[in-house]
Amino acid sequence: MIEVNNVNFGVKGRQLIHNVSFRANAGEFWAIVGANGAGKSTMMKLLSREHKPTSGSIELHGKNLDRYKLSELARKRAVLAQQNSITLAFSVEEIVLMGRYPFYDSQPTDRDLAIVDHCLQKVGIAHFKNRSFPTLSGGEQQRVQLARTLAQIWEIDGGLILLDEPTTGMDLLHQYETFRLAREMTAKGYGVIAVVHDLNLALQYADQVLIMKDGKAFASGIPEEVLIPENIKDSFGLSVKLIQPDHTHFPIIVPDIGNSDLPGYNHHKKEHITSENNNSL
Ligand SMILES: Nc1ncnc2c1ncn2[C@@H]1O[C@H](COP(=O)(O)OP(=O)(O)OP(=O)(O)O)[C@@H](O)[C@H]1O
Repeated sequence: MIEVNNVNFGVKGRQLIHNVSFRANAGEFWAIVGANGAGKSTMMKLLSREHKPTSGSIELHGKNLDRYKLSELARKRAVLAQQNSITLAFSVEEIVLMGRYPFYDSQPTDRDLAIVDHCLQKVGIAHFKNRSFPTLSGGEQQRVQLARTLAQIWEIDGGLILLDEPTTGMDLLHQYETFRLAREMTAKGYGVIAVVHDLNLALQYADQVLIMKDGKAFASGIPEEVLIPENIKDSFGLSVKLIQPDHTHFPIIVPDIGNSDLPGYNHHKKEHITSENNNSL
């Protein structure tokens, strides 16, 4: 579906992405993880063609991204970007309808409107259809943006969905709902690539994980082999443990609270902080 070959990218003499290669296939859910500043969003901007590689290539369905007309690309891949600040008083329906712009000229068809309704239902926000978008909470706005992204790619065979931190601002239930939805899309043959901060969601839902570190592909492969304590320690600087609760199929990644690289997490330290706080009152 999308193939990244030895991609480098830099701005103003600073190289942000170093020689990254990977291939995401139709029906796969890729999670890109890594510490702040590791290059995840920059990688997403390269995948969506917002940025152009300094060297190397990115091919979508065997064709270099450069060679797509923008209108053609808009019908092959949809992007949920990290920053989506809209302050104009568009209604929720109007925002999601923006996802259908590549498909109609002046007026949306009944089909476009039906897809908008369907996608609003998919993210559980159909009841807000006529609300003014800026009046929604942060998590609600994010779900509307997710619906817009889905509406753009709905009914596209082999469509690619690029999600940069899709669960920002969402409560726990909707984080899980979003990942379940991503899996539902991959089951239909879409490719999904998402920047994910929650390593447990990546572990439970992704088919493949790419850990980025300092603009490089630090490790990639199936979650169980990639999201191991050694890799997490090396890429995030945090000691973790994997624990397997009873009756679960998945281990859970938890900070190694007994480890000294987590200041303030042991009981002694907690008591210390609490008493300091009390003193300052
Ligand atoms: N236009 C730019 N000019 C200069 N530096 C940039 C530019 N865009 C990104 N960077 C730098 O590139 C690095 C990677 O940024 P990027 O946004 O890709 O990180 P990220 O992994 O998505 O981080 P986060 O988890 O904090 O969102 C950072 O150090 C950032 O400051």
